[in-house]
Amino acid sequence: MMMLSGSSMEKSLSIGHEGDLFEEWLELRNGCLCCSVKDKGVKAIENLMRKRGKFDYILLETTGLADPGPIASIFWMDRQLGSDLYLDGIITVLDAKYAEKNLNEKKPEGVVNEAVKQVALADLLIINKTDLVDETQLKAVTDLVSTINGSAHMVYTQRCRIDLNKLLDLHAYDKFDNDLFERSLSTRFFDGASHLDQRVQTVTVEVEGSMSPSSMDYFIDVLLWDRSLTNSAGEPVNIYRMKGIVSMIAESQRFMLQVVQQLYELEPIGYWEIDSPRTCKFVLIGENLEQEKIDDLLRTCVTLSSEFS
Ligand SMILES: Nc1nc2c(ncn2[C@@H]2O[C@H](COP(=O)(O)OP(=O)(O)OP(=O)(O)O)[C@@H](O)[C@H]2O)c(=O)[nH]1
Repeated sequence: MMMLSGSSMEKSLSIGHEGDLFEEWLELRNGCLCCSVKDKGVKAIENLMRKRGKFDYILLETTGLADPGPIASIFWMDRQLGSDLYLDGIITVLDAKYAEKNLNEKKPEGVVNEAVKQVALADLLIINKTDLVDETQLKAVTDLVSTINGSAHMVYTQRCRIDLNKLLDLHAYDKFDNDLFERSLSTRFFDGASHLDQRVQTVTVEVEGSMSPSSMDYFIDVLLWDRSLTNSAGEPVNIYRMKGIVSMIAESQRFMLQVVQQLYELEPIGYWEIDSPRTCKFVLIGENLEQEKIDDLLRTCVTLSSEFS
């Protein structure tokens, strides 16, 4: 399953299969998928699968104003729930001509621009309508978007023509793409977006050493639940999305951390190479992130003790 944000959503859930379109009606209290789909969306799709058999892939298109965070939290389910549904990734389509205007639109105090949030949570960003802008405008959009989300893959299209293989099987929630960290690092020093809502951006951190289960709990608690970390102006950090590779003390396996909003998963993904340095590295996307603050937090959670490496 994959979510697309940026265009309109009817009040039915429509699923296409080999040319046929199947529909399941959702009871939306206020017509807004972001707050009323909880469980109903999952059940509606499961009902369809019961009636029609399994689908190879489901593309869920949300309203242009939707916040993808709560929707991703619903469809990113524990294996224990035994659902056949699996969240593959989030795709956001941007209009190259109006993206800059939409992303810079000021919202009332305390409200995050929804376009910024849709970019921040994307695993794949499609910058469409490239025929309507020149190279300079396209670069400006690219720079702006990468400041918010430095880890997403970016593709440029006209009329959204794209090889389906680039859209499907993103595995954004169960893989750590090796390029992801490097990609995010390269956008870290970009400061050309001074007029952008700077509250939302990407920060990357890497510290040599390993974490204990309790320091991992502390790291998660401070960042996701307790929200006690602030920037230097005292504004609280709010994580939208985080991915990381973690070395755990006394574990020969590498662990992958995946976070969306306040949900996280820590899963083993293969073994450390013998003699390779143990590090913990993360890409964080969210509000009020400051490099030094995240670095300091990670350093307090990591132990350099060589007996564990
Ligand atoms: N020039 C140009 N026009 C495009 C492109 N892609 C779509 N359009 C046109 O733009 C118009 C609006 O299309 P979209 O922006 O995709 O609109 P939409 O996603 O249906 O709109 P909402 O779901 O209501 O947000 C249509 O006339 C499309 O044919 C493109 O790459 N270049």
